[in-house]
Amino acid sequence: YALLPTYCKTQEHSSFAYLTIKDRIPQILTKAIDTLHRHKNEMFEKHGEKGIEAEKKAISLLSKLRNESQTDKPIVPLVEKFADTDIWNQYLEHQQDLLNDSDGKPRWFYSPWLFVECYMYRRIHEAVIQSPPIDDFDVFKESKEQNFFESQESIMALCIHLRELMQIIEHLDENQLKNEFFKLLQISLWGNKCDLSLSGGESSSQKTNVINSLEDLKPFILVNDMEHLWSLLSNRKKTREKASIVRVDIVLDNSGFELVTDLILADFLLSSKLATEIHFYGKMIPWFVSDTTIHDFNWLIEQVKYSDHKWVSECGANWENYVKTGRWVYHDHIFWTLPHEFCAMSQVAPDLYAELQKAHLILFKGDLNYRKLTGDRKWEFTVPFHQALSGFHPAPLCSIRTLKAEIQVGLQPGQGEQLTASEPNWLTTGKYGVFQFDGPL
Ligand SMILES: O=P(O)(O)OC[C@@]1(O)O[C@H](CO)[C@@H](O)[C@@H]1O
Ligand SMILES: [Mn+2]
Repeated sequence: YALLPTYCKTQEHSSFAYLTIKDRIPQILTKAIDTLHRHKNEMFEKHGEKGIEAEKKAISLLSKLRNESQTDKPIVPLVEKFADTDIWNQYLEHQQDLLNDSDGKPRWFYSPWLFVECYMYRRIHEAVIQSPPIDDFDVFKESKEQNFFESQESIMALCIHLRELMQIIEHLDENQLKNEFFKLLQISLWGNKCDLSLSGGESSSQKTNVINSLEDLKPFILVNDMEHLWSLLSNRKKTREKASIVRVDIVLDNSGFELVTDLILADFLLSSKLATEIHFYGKMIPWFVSDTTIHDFNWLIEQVKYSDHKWVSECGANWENYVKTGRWVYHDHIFWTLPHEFCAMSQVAPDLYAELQKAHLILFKGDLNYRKLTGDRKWEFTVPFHQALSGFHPAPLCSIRTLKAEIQVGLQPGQGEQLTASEPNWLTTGKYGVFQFDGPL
C-alpha cells in the first residue's frame, strides 16, 4: 500500500482527540459512577449485602480508571478473563512496539485516539465483570432508555409516516419509490446526531420531527452517494429470480431514536422488496455510551410493540415478526468492540468478514464506524474513500455518518478548506453528514 498517514493522536493538544480524552472521558466515567450509586437500593434488594459490596467495588475500579486517565498514566493490560482479553493485550503490546524506547510506554495522552477511547470503554466493562453479582450491569442503560423516551414524539411521527407509506407502497412508481427510499436514508443519517458519547452522556434526544426538515438539511450532506444505493438495489430487484435473496447488512450505531430510524429503513427495504433479508450487527458490551446491544435491540422493539398508539404498536409487532421469521437477523461479534481498524478484520475476525461478504450491500452507521473504516488516520480531505479503506471491502458498502471527528475523505478539491473557512468546527459538531459509497470493483 501507499504509505499510510499517521493515526489521530491524543497528545496533539489542538485536536478534538485531546479534548475528548481530557474533558469528555472523565465526564462519562463520573456519570457511570453516579449511575452505580443511584442503583444501590436495587442491588441490595436483588443481591443483599453482596450487591452492596459489588457496587462499592465497581465504583472504586471506575474511580481508579478515571484517575489513571486524568493523570496520564501508562495504559495497563486487561487482567480479567473475557473472550477478547488476549486480543486486547496483544494489541496493547503492538502499540508498545510502535513506540521507540525514547517514547516510553503508551499513555492516555500519548497514544492513538481510537485505541485510547475504545480501551476506556473496555476498562469500564472490565470493572463491571470484576464485580459479581452485578457483572451484567449496563452503566449506560438508563441514558439509552431516557433517549428513547424523550424522543417519543419523533418516534411516533416516524412510525405513522411508515404506516401511511405502507398503505400506498404498491401504487408507487419507480421514481416515487426512490424518493421515499431517499427520505428514509436521510432520516437514518440525521438520526446519527443523537449520540450520547459526543454529548458526554447529556441528553441528546430527537425533539423535532425530522421528516419536515430534510430539505433544509440537504446542504449539510457533503458527499451524497444515495443514487448508487438506489441503482444497486433497484437493479438487483429487477434482475433477481423470484426466490433469490437480496441481503442488506446494517452495522448499527446508537440505540434510542437512531435505532428506530434504522429499523424503519429496514422495514421499508423489505416492504418495498428492495431487500429480502436484513442482518444487523450490534455491540457485545456497553459501548460509547449509546451504542446498541442485543438487550437494547430487543427492549426497543418491545417498547414500540407495546406503545398505546395503534400505528406505532403495529410497527413493533411487524418488527418482532421479522425477527421471529428470520427476515431480520441480529448478529453479535466481539470484533466490533475491539480497537482494530476494519482493514484488519479479515485477519482478526475472518468469520465476521466472511459473513459480511454474503451481503449485497452493507450500511455502516455513525462516526466511530467511519473512523474504523478509514483507520482513524490523518488522510487528506480529497483522498478517495476506496483508498482510505486500505483494502477493506467485503461487499459494496456505504458509510452513513454525521461528522463528529477530525476525519473526512472523498471530498472535492477545496471543499474541506472552504468549510474550515466558513465553519471552523464543521468536522466535529455532528451538523454535517455523508453517504459515502464504495461500490462493486
Ligand atoms: O459512532 P457515533 O455514535 O456516531 O459517534 C461516536 C463518537 O461520539 O465518539 C467519539 C467522541 O467521543 C467520536 O468518535 C464520535 O463522535
Ligand atoms: Mn455511537
